[in-house]
Amino acid sequence: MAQKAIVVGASGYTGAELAKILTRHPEFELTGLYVSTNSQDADKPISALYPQLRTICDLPLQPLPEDLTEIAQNADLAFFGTAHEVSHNLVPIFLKNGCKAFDLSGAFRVNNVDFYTEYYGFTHQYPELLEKAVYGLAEWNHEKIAQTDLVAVAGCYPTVSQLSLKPLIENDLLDLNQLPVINAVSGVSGAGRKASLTSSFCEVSLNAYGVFNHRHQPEIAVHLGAEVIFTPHLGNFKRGILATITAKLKAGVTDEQIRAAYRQYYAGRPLVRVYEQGLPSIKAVEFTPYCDIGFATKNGHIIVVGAEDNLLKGAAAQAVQCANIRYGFNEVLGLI
Ligand SMILES: NC(=O)C1=CN([C@@H]2O[C@H](COP(=O)(O)OP(=O)(O)OC[C@H]3O[C@@H](n4cnc5c(N)ncnc54)[C@H](OP(=O)(O)O)[C@@H]3O)[C@@H](O)[C@H]2O)C=CC1
Ligand SMILES: CC(=O)N[C@@H](CCC(=O)OP(=O)(O)O)C(=O)O
Repeated sequence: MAQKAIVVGASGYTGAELAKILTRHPEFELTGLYVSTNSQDADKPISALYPQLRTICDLPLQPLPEDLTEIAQNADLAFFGTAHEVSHNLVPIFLKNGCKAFDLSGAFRVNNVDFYTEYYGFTHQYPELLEKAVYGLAEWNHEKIAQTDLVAVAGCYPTVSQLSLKPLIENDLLDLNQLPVINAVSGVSGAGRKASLTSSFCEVSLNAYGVFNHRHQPEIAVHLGAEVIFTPHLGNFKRGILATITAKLKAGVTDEQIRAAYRQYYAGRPLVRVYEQGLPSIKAVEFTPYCDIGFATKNGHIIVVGAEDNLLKGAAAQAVQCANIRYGFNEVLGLI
């Protein structure tokens, strides 16, 4: 029998991607799409907002009622494409009612309440859930994801950054006395659907932001187990992230050792594609669930280039990948 899945925050960019994936998923049955109680989109079919979904998914965007018990008890699993603080408030209620939670926000990614005060601007009320939550970087936390009821899906920049760097760090190939430098450019959908001046058409060009204080720097450092310098950029395109990462290699490390490290970790992981030659671009990954990785070396340094679709491998597709792992399905089910 199919598992009943719902999406909370379904009118947003990641929510709509989840709706699309889950509609076609052979083992999850999409039984409900939800928005906030007073949403201006309440009761509209999702296809009224996303015309590509016409006839594919015309389910209504239902406003969440005050009492969530019935919704939570009737679903086997819930995906949260909601803002961090909204997820922080909703996820515990669903878990309490026996519903597995796959949260796309940052609300449960780092097991440190002070991190939330400093970087997210709210006081975290659930240290016991931070303890239990499993970080949803699917290729790296397979075994733990398979056993948890709360997956904190990795952030968009952290996914591509860590997938690119982790094999090198795990195999001790980098000289970490020189911090790896991650420069990443994101499409505007990374900022979500709600209009804002910074994401409006005439304002967007190409600029760095969050310099030395973006919340993804500590998220990356904690889960990578190594400090990094991380600078995000906003680019004038809709979707995708390209991360260009510069690091120092340990003395004597060869290209073959680097290739072997990537092979060792990703050979059986179909959603990470490591290039034998050349470097990835956003064009190679947009509208796909893949993270593509390529590298070049010179004079003891490596430049790794990672690319992903922020809404898919950076969010919705990775969330479904984690749910597939949780239920013991093939991790790419419904994704490729
Ligand atoms: N965009 C991206 O590339 C990525 C986003 N994420 C994370 O995923 C989450 C969603 O992002 P994104 O899809 O971009 O966000 P959007 O702003 O596009 O969508 C947010 C959704 O949440 C709904 N919502 C707002 N308040 C509530 C509430 N109180 N209860 C229920 N639903 C509510 C909104 O609808 P309404 O206001 O009408 O109720 C909307 O459907 C965020 O935490 C984000 O950080 C993670 C990785 C990548
Ligand atoms: C372009 C842009 O604004 N991107 C967002 C990151 C995307 C996101 O939603 O962050 P999580 O992956 O942590 O959920 C930002 O920098 O805040």
